Amino acid sequence: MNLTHFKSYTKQDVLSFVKIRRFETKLGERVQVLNDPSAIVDSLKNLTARYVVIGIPEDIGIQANYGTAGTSTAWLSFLQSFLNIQSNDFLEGGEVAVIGHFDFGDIQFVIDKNAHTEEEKIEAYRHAVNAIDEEVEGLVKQITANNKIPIVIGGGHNNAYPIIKGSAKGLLQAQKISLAQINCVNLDAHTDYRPQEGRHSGNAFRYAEEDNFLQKYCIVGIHENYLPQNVWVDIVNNPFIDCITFEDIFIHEKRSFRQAVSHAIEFTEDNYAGIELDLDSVEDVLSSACSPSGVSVLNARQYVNLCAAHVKAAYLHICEGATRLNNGKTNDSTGKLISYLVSDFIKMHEV
Ligand SMILES: N=CN[C@@H](CCC(=O)O)C(=O)O
Repeated sequence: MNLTHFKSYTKQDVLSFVKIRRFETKLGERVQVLNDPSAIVDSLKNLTARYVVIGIPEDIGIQANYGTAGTSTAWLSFLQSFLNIQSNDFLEGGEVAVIGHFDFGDIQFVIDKNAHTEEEKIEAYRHAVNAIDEEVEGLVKQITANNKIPIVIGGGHNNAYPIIKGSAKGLLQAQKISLAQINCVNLDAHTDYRPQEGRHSGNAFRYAEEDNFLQKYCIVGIHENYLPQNVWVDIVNNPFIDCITFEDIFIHEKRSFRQAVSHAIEFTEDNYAGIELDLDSVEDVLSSACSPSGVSVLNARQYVNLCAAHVKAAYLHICEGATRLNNGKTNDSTGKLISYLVSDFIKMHEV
């Protein structure tokens, strides 16, 4: 397995994020790490933790989709918040392993240095996403094959493809499914079902479906304004894909947000399902496609809670968030929001 770009954490690495206080215990003091960071596969087997958190701080997939870079900034901000959550009866921390992150900075550097025109850059980024896919898929496969649930913090939504593929293969290896295929629920302003024109953040679910790793897919909260007509026609004609638009929930009030999420859960209940949350669906959260109109932070937490309680979870993937975009926009709170969402998931899934 090629994990050239994966940086494993030691306990010391994790503790460097923790603000230690007398008489208190923080999550970072309780979470597990790999016992031998140089032997990732064997160490994964030795983990007793049920949830394995990994970071993919990259924005190559977003740039390959003509988007604004910056999603590589969410991971450290998330760690800072997550590892300083109080360890208590609500969430102790020992059930979680924080094992490390991918660093694809060398690939970004080579592209920035050698590709000059917009066209050359797009082609190089799309090519690079294949390399990211391979490494992410390999690690996710190992995690799920060892009966653990990956919690993946992106990064662009391009990573849904290798996470779906890796989970499907890992769950097959663990004999939990008889075919390497899973379902997905996704809270997102976009379908990310654009055509197969080279890999990027806008077509992960198309590639996953065409390669037969994605069986059923339901998107909650897509914005009519950002739904290409060709994608809409494909979705309407595909019985394995369903969606509920943001407008149908919040403008036309055809069903409540809770009913929409419940529908997505029921649509995908016949198999393990990946739980996807693109932060560009949440109003005013900093992301490559941030929007003044979207679901509330409370809705996002309710979505994660409902999915954690009722979905046969293959994984949780929270992506597209940023604390600093290349256009200069900043927001410090994105990591804290992701931290709430991850802790919500673990607490409700544990029950
Ligand atoms: N993952 C996001 N996908 C969106 C990107 C939109 C944007 O960056 O503006 C899409 O392809 O439509």
